[in-house]
Amino acid sequence: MDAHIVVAGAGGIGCYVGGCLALAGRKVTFLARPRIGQALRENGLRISDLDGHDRLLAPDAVDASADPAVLAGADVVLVTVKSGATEEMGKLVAAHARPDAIVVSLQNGVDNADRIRSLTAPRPVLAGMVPFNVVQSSEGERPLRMHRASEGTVLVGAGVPGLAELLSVEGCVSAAHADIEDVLWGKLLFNLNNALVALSDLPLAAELADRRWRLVLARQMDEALTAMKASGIRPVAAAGGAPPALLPSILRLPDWLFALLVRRMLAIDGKARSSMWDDLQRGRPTEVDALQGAVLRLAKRAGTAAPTIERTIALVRAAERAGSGAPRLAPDAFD
Ligand SMILES: NC(=O)C1=CN([C@@H]2O[C@H](COP(=O)(O)OP(=O)(O)OC[C@H]3O[C@@H](n4cnc5c(N)ncnc54)[C@H](OP(=O)(O)O)[C@@H]3O)[C@@H](O)[C@H]2O)C=CC1
Ligand SMILES: CC(C)(CO)C(=O)C(=O)O
Repeated sequence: MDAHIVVAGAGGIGCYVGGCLALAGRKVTFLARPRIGQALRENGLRISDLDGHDRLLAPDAVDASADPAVLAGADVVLVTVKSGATEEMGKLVAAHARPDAIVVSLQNGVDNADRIRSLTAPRPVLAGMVPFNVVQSSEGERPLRMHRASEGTVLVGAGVPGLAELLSVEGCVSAAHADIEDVLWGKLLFNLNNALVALSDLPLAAELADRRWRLVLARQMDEALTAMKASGIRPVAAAGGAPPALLPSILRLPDWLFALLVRRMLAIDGKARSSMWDDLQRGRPTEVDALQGAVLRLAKRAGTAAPTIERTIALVRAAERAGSGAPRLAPDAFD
């Protein structure tokens, strides 16, 4: 358990996962932008969650740098950049990390691990899946705070003995999964909602409580499930554990019944939104191409229809171009 873990891209997920690992005594280095690295070094990192835990990784316990040369010390590299930065980070890993370093993509989307692998061979590259939402502290808040606002077990591809154990600590439970590709497709179904949270500007729990938004999500999921089925992809249940094929019907339930089911299946606190909401609010490019875009490409190849997915992409692109944050659309923007 003395492996050196480098978090490659310390933002919401990188700081939360890396923070939990460091608090558990793992040797962690954060490869971070100068602004984040400086805040971590000066004030430490606050790690909290929906169960009320709130811990501080003290400044002198943080190892953070903006220099990619820190990748040279890694036994394990956790790639936690947005999908648009995968290529840049893959090249840095290839340039600096040892040839035997194990690389794990903890990103959403279905092809980030493949993209990293193509740049970093011969290093073993595994895909991973983070099921929970991390809410980052507001601008200027010190210490930086990363709050886990929903639940779930991080899953990583099987094949490296001891890796899941290394990554499984208090606040961030991890396990190996033999069919990680199917897990990623299962997670993608949930990530189709990232755009709806971002476009509505609603917290995740409030957005899911509104059947009109759930109907839009159900339409996207129907289109994605049809394309997956036609392509021979069998998505594995992600958050909440409901079989993927049932998700659209569950979403179409009346509000009261849905609320009852969700309370049993999913714990989400009022702060949770989506990583795409973070991007729109910060004027950053979103991951819509890695999420809805992946479904659209699959649908085109399979010859299936995906009009709601296409509409979602157009609305997110328009919001990116407008650059004024989450546009507060109503569900009828999809009519
Ligand atoms: N946030 C969440 O709740 C969840 C996110 N995910 C997934 O996890 C992945 C990461 O998301 P998230 O943590 O939200 O993203 P963030 O944008 O918060 O974090 C990524 C960080 O990496 C930094 N970065 C990019 N390139 C470099 C570089 N070359 N050197 C150092 N730092 C770099 C970014 O800086 P800069 O922005 O300046 O480029 C940013 O600070 C995504 O694929 C997302 O979909 C999965 C589950 C939940
Ligand atoms: C946890 C979830 C599904 C949405 O909150 C997510 O993956 C994200 O925010 O990117």
